[in-house]
Amino acid sequence: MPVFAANLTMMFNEWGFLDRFDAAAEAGFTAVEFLFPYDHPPEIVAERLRRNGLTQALFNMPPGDWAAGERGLAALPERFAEVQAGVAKALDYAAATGVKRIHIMAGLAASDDAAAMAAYRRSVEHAAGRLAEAGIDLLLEPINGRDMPGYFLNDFDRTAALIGEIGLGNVKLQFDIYHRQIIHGDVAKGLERLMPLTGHVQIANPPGRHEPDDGELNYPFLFAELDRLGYQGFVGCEYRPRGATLDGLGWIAPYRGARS
Ligand SMILES: O=C(O)C(=O)[C@@H](O)CO
Ligand SMILES: [Mg+2]
Repeated sequence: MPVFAANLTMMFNEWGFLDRFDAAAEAGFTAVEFLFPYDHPPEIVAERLRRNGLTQALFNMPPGDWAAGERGLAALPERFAEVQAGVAKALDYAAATGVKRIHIMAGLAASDDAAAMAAYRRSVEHAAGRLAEAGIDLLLEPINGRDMPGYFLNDFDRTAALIGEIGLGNVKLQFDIYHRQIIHGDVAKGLERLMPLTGHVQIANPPGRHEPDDGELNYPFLFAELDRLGYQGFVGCEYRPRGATLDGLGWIAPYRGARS
């Protein structure tokens, strides 16, 4: 049975960020993820987790100036010092929250730019080394170019090849099924083939990026596939509710009772 983590960046937006932890726990979630915790001190985030008995499944490294359109720094050659500082900051939040996986965003750069690739590998190797000392996995996520035009990491096979070339045991694939369907399709076979590299799974149903119960993908089938493939990690619910978050949670009822 999948273990679902509520994505507090997209879900429970009826509440302020810190109150989303309480709302997710009240709705029955035992784990949460979000893009960034950095607007709030680590101990405040940790307290929200603790008082609700929630596990922090995932968050992202600082992405640069998000409001100005930056989408990560890892592939930007001139930003390595900020990557290093971001890794240190993320580790402070990891120590407070107990998170065991952190996503590093690549940034906007041409995917065939050799300098960007060299910078990306340098950033990933640096971050992976620092995270390994804390027993944390570093996640790489291909993102579709319709939602994030110009994003450097936009292909699952190229990401898998890179993870193989880097060859560090704590560098893993963030398999976002929504992005996979938009970029390549062939979701079930992709999951099967890439499962050995996969450290985190996220869901939403295209085309609207809404709840998994309506759209072009058959999620009950894919959840059964995750079980069949022996996936033991979290499934992040990274979707935009069609309406009120709680009104859209009917899809989760058959999966309650395991660990979520
Ligand atoms: O957009 C996604 O998909 C994510 O998982 C984010 O962490 C990156 O924006
Ligand atoms: Mg995602």
